[in-house]
Amino acid sequence: MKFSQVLRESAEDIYQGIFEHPFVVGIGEGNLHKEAIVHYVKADFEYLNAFMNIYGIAIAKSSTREDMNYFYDKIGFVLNSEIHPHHNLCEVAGVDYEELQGYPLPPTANHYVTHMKSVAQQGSMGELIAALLPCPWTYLEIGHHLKEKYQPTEDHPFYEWITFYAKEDTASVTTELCERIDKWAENVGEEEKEKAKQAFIKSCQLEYLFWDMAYNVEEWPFSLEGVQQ
Ligand SMILES: Cc1ncc(CN)c(N)n1
Repeated sequence: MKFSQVLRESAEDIYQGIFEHPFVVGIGEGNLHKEAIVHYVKADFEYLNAFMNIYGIAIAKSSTREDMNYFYDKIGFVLNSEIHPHHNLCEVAGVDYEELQGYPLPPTANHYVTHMKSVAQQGSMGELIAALLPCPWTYLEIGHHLKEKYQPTEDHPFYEWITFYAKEDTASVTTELCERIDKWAENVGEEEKEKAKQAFIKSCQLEYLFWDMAYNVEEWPFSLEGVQQ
């Protein structure tokens, strides 16, 4: 079995939990409350900034131009394409995208970003990819799941969001990262693979918690004034 399949199987319960999360169900049913959408976009804008930083760490760790170009290209995807689902959410919530940018990460999102950054800085390339993978992979499957279950048409409020994540070129981010981690896994021992698996599972858990954070409008309990994130 390919290593990426081992990873996916190890997180089956978390994927199912994500499909059933009220935020994800709310996207499918088209009835999310505005506060949750706004909280999600505020956190996700900063989360995706951090995600691009981590692609930058991957570039710093790369030894071939092919690898450098690969991660560079993925930064372009986040910058130029992943703004579309955010625009869809902002339209439904009736707020300007620019108004939701520059906020501190809520606790769970902060935890997720800290996890990915520390794995990226301290771990192998395989661990780095494993920590990043749940981001594109869970959304790809959410897109397919919602498309199949709700069969949204263009008048569905989250039609753009669902179809964006179910699309071929969005899928390629996951497929290519899987190919890369499978290649990496061919040349490393069990201990290295176990570390990558732990990084993957933790990111899956934090994907679930990110939805929860947005749905419950999670905030820091006290003011963050003067605190560097
Ligand atoms: C938290 C999170 N995870 C995944 C994705 C999809 N790239 C996202 N936009 N935000």
